[in-house]
Amino acid sequence: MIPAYTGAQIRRAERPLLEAGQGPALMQSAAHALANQAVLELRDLYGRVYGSHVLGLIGPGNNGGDTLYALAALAPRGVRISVVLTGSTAHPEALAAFVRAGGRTAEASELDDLLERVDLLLDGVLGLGATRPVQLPRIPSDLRVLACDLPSGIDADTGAALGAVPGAHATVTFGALKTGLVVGDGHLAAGRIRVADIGLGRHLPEPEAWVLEDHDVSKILHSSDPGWRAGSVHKYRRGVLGLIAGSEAYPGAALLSAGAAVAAGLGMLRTHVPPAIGAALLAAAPEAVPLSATELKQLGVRSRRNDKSTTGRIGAWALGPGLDATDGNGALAHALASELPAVIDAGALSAVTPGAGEARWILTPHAGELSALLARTGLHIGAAEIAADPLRWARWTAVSYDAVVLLKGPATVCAGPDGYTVVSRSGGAELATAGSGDVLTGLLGSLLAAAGPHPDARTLVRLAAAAAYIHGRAGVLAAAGGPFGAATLLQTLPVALRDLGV
Ligand SMILES: NC(=O)C1=CN([C@@H]2O[C@H](COP(=O)(O)OP(=O)(O)OC[C@H]3O[C@@H](n4cnc5c(N)ncnc54)[C@H](O)[C@@H]3O)[C@@H](O)[C@H]2O)[C@@H](O)CC1
Ligand SMILES: Nc1ncnc2c1ncn2[C@@H]1O[C@H](COP(=O)(O)OP(=O)(O)O)[C@@H](O)[C@H]1O
Repeated sequence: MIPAYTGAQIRRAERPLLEAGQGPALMQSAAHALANQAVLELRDLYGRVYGSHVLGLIGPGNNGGDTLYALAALAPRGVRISVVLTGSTAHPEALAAFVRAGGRTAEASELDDLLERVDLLLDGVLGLGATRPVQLPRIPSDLRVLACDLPSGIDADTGAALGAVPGAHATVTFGALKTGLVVGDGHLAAGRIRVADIGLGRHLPEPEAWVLEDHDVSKILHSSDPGWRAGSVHKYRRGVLGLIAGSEAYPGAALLSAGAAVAAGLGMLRTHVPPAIGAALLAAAPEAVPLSATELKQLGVRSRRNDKSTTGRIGAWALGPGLDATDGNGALAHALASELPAVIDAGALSAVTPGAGEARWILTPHAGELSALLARTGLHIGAAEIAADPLRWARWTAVSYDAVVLLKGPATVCAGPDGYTVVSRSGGAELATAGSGDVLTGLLGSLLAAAGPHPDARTLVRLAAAAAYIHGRAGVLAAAGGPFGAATLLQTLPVALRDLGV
């Protein structure tokens, strides 16, 4: 997992180096990394660097300074270099170096024309210093953009866009990954992210969040499960998931969750759905073993007596997809009383009370559902506000409910009640299709059932992020075949798991 830090953490880590007079050296390292990436972008575009024309949009601070030095470093390679200053000033030494290297400072009135003609744009308007809405020019959609440290106008901590931020194809970020690049608008605007080491290493504190990479997924699953891949495995050891889902209004949600749980490879699936959809569920997932209302009631009663030996072999719950309050809550109450780990989604989110999670629940809201969860703690925060600072509100809710929270969105934020946070960035907007969340719930339930008894909250956070990552990968695979609906994810999930080495 890659550590990510807030802007303030990065600034604190830089302080001792700046105090030791290393500011210019830091800037040179940053500029060098940016110039190297510009070379790679030009080679990727045209197969050559010589003879190309690179434009820098330059703001008033060090971000503009980095970019000016990077442009100066490109000139000896036969690159024509131009800049437009967005304000009345620019970093003086860097501007002088740029001019010495043969660079040209164009007037603002020339900008539109230059944007049509140049081969590459370096966005050096604002980096860590972006604090208020920024006015930036409209960038032609076919112009390749390389952002210096952060796309200008992205808040380094929250990822919120301060104004209309031009998206970058790639971002070279200095010292360490910033949280604002991996969530919210920043996640969407950053493009490919390269972290350039400028020597902050030992000065960096405990990271604010961790970001999953491909190879983390199988590590997480192998370290969290008690060995179902070992020779002695049998179906109960491999994991039994209880699924309470579906209603006459939303029958498909139960089918998608059940299908995903089976596709992810669990030992046994027990399902409790309304009678009207029982036959359809068994047709979609013949592996499912129905869980009757009587059995459910017994589970609840026994666990209240603390009789842990008789939990019907169910190791975890997936609760809520397609559930409505009328037919679900009786069954839900029994499941929630059973003291087993549970994925709690959609209709079941309205059955949880603040403080009651005992760090064994994973709540899986989107921003609208998170807003409703927060409202039950007395805080009225709208979905747009949540999307503007997803790390903060996912964590807040995790603390308030004493539960792990998986906050859905373009990037998925998984936070535990102790603040431990893991972000999954796989997949894209192709997942924004009705029912894809139901697939995620079945998949995560399946991983949770395989995780063995009493996983701790940090294990739950990692499992939740791994499920989001696999889900995203399944979306990418499904999209390769053209537009798709959520049911296609049931076919691509096993392929995603295999590709990720699970
Ligand atoms: N601090 C350091 O030692 C290092 C900084 N580096 C670079 O320096 C950047 C941070 O530099 P700065 O602190 O100078 O900040 P920026 O260059 O990001 O911003 C410059 C100034 O612009 C002003 N500003 C904020 N919002 C604005 C808006 N909407 N319109 C116009 N002006 C606005 C602010 O007052 C800010 O101080 C990093 O992102 C990175 O690129 C790197 O060179 C590595 C070392
Ligand atoms: N723009 C997006 N980019 C990437 N993933 C997205 C995007 N929009 C939604 N998703 C993902 O798609 C899923 C949608 O879940 P949800 O909102 O619960 O849908 P539903 O209730 O219809 O099943 C979540 O995993 C979410 O993270």
